[in-house]
Formats: sequence, structure tokens, C-alpha cells
Amino acid sequence: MSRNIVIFDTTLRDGEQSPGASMNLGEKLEVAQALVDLKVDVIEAGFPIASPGDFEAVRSIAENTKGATICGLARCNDKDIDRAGEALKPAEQGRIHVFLATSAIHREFKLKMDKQEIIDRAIAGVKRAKSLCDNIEFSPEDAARTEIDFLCKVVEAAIAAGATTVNIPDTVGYATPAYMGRVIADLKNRVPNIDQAVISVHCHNDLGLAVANSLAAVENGAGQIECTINGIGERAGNCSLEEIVMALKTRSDFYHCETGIDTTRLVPTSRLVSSVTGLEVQRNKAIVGRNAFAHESGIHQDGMLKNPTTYEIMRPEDVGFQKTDLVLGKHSGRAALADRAKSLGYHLEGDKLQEVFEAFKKLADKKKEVYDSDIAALIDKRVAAHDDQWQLVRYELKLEADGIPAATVTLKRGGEQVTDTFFGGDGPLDALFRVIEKITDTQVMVRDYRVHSVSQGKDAQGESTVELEYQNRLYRGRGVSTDTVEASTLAFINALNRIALSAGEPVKTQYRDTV
Ligand SMILES: CC(=O)SCCNC(=O)CCNC(=O)[C@H](O)C(C)(C)COP(=O)(O)OP(=O)(O)OC[C@H]1O[C@@H](n2cnc3c(N)ncnc32)[C@H](O)[C@@H]1OP(=O)(O)O
Ligand SMILES: CC(C)C(=O)C(=O)O
Repeated sequence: MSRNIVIFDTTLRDGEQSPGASMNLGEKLEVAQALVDLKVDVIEAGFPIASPGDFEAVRSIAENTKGATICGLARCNDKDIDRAGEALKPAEQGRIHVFLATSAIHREFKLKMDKQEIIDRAIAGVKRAKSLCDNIEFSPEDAARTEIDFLCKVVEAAIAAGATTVNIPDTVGYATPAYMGRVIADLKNRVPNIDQAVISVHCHNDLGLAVANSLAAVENGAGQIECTINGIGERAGNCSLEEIVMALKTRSDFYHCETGIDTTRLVPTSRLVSSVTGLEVQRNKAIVGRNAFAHESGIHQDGMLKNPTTYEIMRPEDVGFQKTDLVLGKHSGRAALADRAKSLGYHLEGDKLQEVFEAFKKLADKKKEVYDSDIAALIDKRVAAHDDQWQLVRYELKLEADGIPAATVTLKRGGEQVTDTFFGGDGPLDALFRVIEKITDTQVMVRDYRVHSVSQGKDAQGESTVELEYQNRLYRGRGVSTDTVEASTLAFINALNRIALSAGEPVKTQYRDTV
């Protein structure tokens, strides 16, 4: 049976503690709504005593954001707790999160309290918070560096005083997975009232282990994970929400746990947080980085085209990316090149594929990434290099006395030059296309046709693009000229040449002499 793990998001509190990540009220409300859409269970909206702005952010999120528990942080003193209680008043479901450090280092140097004072203060703080709100979380800050016997005592006292969630922070990212797992197992085994509260973990990433430590905690019985979008937070950050959620989902066979997160919202939420905080997501960041579903090497791309499960353990659509990205570069092979060419409207195989592949490898040695426009240019250059391709010599358009268009076109190919005329059609351009079909002996359907200006002024260049259907495949053509009719004619011929290049000899078809 699957166990539900509560996802506690602290992007707006610990995440905002990343240097330079401050968000204004409007941005915080927007992020809070995105977190609701993502379906997190708890949103830690801020630390109300920290400033009037933080108080107003927590109050306003409590008032306006429905669909998640809204939490406010407080030190273990009356002023902080009362301020948090006040900010959370408008919430449908509120939670006060009281923290007090318990490790020897923090007791001695920071708080200057002995063990008994810590226990007494924790009990008093939880009781005060409980008088304002039913849902209370208590965190023994720096728990991972706290003596385990003392930690058990503090946790037992906090639960007895009314804490409904006990959060075990690895405040300085000191734990390792086996160690974190053991702390949680010890609390489960040694604290008599532990089952009266949810055990939570809050892991920092100083050793790059925040997600691994959180997973180890889950494996040993933790029921809540504290995390942030993109893993932002104090210093090296916190456990990344997207990574922990996808680890639990992808390895549900091992953890037998689930979360309520709508994982298709992960990428949009990551982008929103990155844009409001100004903290960029590194390209190779797991789950949401630009390269997370990008493949550049030929062997991987070939495997991906045969079956995506060969090189992907998750589907990009499941986290909110549109699709896998097969990036063409110096490590790519023929399979990926042919696939990309196909998506651009060319169909390469055999010798033609080999010829373009050799030119592609030379280019890829010089360029980091080969873009679609590079591939199209390579293939088009090959088209132009062949004198077995049709070229426009001249064209003439007239309207006959009865208003019927007449298009006369001269095309050449190698040593051959052909002139022909077509009368009729759906207009002058249709007449032009028909006569070209007649000369080239190729019958196509025009699926799309566009003209737009690509430069400015009276002598602006017009660019025409056409999309032709031929034998159930689409071929695109492009033409540029200051004369838009000529641009359209060139685009049509360009597409017909691509048909010839890709499919070998044009298939002879009957010319349609009626519209
Ligand atoms: C691990 C964490 O992430 S905890 C959250 C950290 N986040 C923040 O600190 C962000 C917001 N903080 C702030 O705006 C300010 O620090 C404030 C407003 C909370 C406090 O400011 P100040 O009153 O000027 O105190 P300052 O920050 O200099 O020092 C912290 C004081 O809180 C005490 N303190 C620290 N933690 C606790 C606690 N959990 N319970 C009670 N007292 C605590 C410290 O001992 C120190 O007290 P002292 O001045 O008597 O030595
Ligand atoms: C307040 C606590 C949970 C915290 O942020 C930490 O210990 O890192």
C-alpha cells in the first residue's frame, strides 16, 4: 500500500533567504497561487516578525490563497508566536511553525541556554502557539548535530505540549543519507509518543545531499518533506521539490510512497520562481533544467528514436516539458539527422543522407550546436549545387480579355530549358503554380502559403513560404525577392526541388487540366 507524503514548500520563506532572491508582495502572491496549482500541501509563506513586509505577505497569502495550509515561522518567544498567529488569522487552514536550536554548538554559542532551558522554552513556545492555532509544527533547529538522547527528549516534550508535526532540520547540511535515516529510525523507536505527530525533515544542500537525505528519512518513516522550488534557499539551498517528488514518483516501486503534486506543473512553476527571484536554473539541473530531457549523442538519439525508455526514466510531458529535445551536434548520428530533416520537411535516405551527413559533421566540428536553420541551409545548398534541379529563368502573368489568367514560365534544368503556359486557375498565382507543375510533371497540393516582408522600405524584400503535400508527405519551400510574385514562384520551385531531392525521381503523374 502507498503512503502519502506531505509536501511542505518553503520557497517563500527559506527560499527567499537565498541572497538576492527577495520577492515583493505581488510576486509572493503569484508564487503562492502557483504552489496551490502544483498541489503542495503546506506553503510556508514567511517569517511574520521579520519585517512589516513579511507580516503583510503572510497575512495576504493567508487571506487570498485557498487550497493549501498556510504556515508562518516564529522563534520560540511570545512576540514572534503572537505575530505569526495574527498574520495567519485569515487562513482557512493555518499552521504556526516554532523553532528552537538544540545542538550543543547553538546552545552554547548562540542561545546561551542549557539543555533544561531549551526543553522548558520549547514546551512554553509550543503551548503558546497551540493557544492560537491547532496545527503546530516544532523544529529543533540543527537537529542533525544534536546529541540523539537529547533530541529524543526535546521531540517527546514538544509533542506532549501539542506539536502535530515535528520537523528534523539538517540546518547546515551536515548529514549523510545513512546518518539521516538512522536519526529518523531512532526517533521512531525511542520517542514514546512519536506516533501522535508527523515526522518531517528539512534538509540543506551544503554537501549536495539534501534530496538523498530526505529520501533516506522517508525510507525510515518520515511523513513530510520540506523543500523549495529549484532547491533555492539559505547558502547551497534546500531539498529541491521537483527532484524529491519525481524521485518518489519514479521509484514508487521502491519507496511505496506518493505525493499529491501535479507533476506537469513542475516546469512552469520552476520558470516562474526563477523569473521572480532572478536565480537562473542551471542547464543540467535534474527535472527542470533545459538539458534534463536533451540528448546530443548519436547512440542515445538512435535509442531514443527507437524507444524513449532506452535513455529516459521519466517522460518530459510528466514534468511539464513539451517533448524530448534531440540536440544536433558533433556527437549526433544519421538517425537523428534524418529525423530532424524529416521534421523540417525533407526526406533523406541512402546516398543523399550520407552526403548531407558528411557536410553536417564538418559543420558540427566548427559549431557547438547545429540549429534547424543550419540543417535546412545545408540541404538547400545541396539542392542548389545540383544542376539537375529546376531554376526559374523568367515568368510572365497576363489577364486575358475575358479576365482569365495566363501564366507563362520558363524553367531550366541542366542543359534543358522549357517554356509553357497555363490558362485559368483560381487566380494569377494559381495559374503560375499550375504551369510549374506542368513543366516539372509533379502534382502537389498547396497546404500553406504565406508572404511577408523581411526588410524595410520601398524596396523591401518579400519572403514567401509554401508547404506542399506530395505522396502524403509535407515539403516546405522558401523564396525571397523584392517582387512578391517572384518570391512565391521561387518558393514553389524550391519545394518541388526538395521533393525531387528527397524522393529521387519525381513520380510521373497525370497533369490536372481542370481546376
Ligand atoms: C535556520 C533558519 O533558517 S532560521 C530562520 C532564519 N531567518 C531569518 O533570520 C530571517 C529573518 N530574520 C530577521 O529579520 C531578524 O533576524 C529578526 C527580526 C528575526 C531578529 O532580529 P534581531 O532582533 O535584530 O536579532 P538578530 O537577528 O540580530 O539575532 C537573533 C536573536 O534571536 C535569538 N534567537 C535565535 N533563534 C531563536 C529561537 N529559535 N528562539 C528564540 N530566540 C532565538 C538569538 O539568540 C538572538 O538573540 P540575542 O539578540 O538575544 O542574542
Ligand atoms: C527553521 C528551520 C526549519 C530551518 O530553516 C533550518 O533549520 O534550516
